[in-house]
Amino acid sequence: MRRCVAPLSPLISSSSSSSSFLRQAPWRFNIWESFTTVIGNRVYDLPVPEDNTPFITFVLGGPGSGKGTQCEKIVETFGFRHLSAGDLLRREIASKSKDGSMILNIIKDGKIVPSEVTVKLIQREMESSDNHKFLIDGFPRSEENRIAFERIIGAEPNIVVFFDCPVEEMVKRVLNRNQGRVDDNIDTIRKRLKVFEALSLPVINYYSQKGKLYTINAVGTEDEIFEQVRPIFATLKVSK
Ligand SMILES: Nc1ncnc2c1ncn2[C@@H]1O[C@H](COP(=O)(O)OP(=O)(O)OP(=O)(O)O)[C@@H](O)[C@H]1O
Ligand SMILES: O=c1ccn([C@@H]2O[C@H](COP(=O)(O)O)[C@@H](O)[C@H]2O)c(=O)[nH]1
Ligand SMILES: [Mg+2]
Repeated sequence: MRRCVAPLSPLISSSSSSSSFLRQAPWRFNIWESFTTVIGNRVYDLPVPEDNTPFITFVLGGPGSGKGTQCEKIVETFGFRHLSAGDLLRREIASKSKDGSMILNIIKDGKIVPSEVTVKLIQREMESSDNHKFLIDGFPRSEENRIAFERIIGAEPNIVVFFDCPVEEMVKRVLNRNQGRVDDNIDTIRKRLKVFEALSLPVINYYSQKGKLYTINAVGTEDEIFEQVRPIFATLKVSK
């Protein structure tokens, strides 16, 4: 069935905010319809759930590869809910929660926060969201993260988008970011790059082998890169 609807938000909000969708088996997440949606004067095909089953996109890439920047564009254009794992962890630090100082030390050191901590933060956001189309940015960062997500959330990503960026470009972007992040310094960047290569690349390879990976060449202007990203979301149709 195809429908023409605008604006975007009513498509994805729902009257029921049951959290039970997170406990459904992954193979039940393929119940989607394609709707045609008008945004401004453009028409896009969007994946729209028949019910409240989630559509999960993992957004991966090295430090400074542009994940957060492109997620903002996907949100604007396709109405996803953006969950940046790093932002959720930084919020824990800012709120001085019981895990705050442990998280701060790990982030300063460029290492990975224990999976249970990060997955619980993601779970809380997913369960309280009326929007069930998720961009999970910067997670999973290791095979252990990935397995913990599958165990605790009971779901796998529908797709995985990987921003493939040369190291020199990532370093340049992070050093110019100027957002006061404790990990945006050359020593921590070096550590993050090592962790990315050793622990995150295996996750990317895993999803490549499962046929879920979309690789984006992350060099170019933000708009040029988004023109590679757009068709992934514009043409997504998951059959019943
Ligand atoms: N295509 C681009 N060209 C130049 N600079 C960019 C581009 N995309 C993003 N940037 C800039 O690079 C910096 C890093 O981008 P962003 O924060 O989106 O990366 P990230 O992958 O989320 O990084 P991290 O993993 O460290 O959170 C930001 O200052 C952003 O404005
Ligand atoms: O799943 C995650 C996500 C992030 N971290 C830690 O936070 C920093 C910053 O993350 P960004 O995605 O770059 O904002 C990262 O280097 C890790 O130390 C994490 O442990 N687990
Ligand atoms: Mg980011």
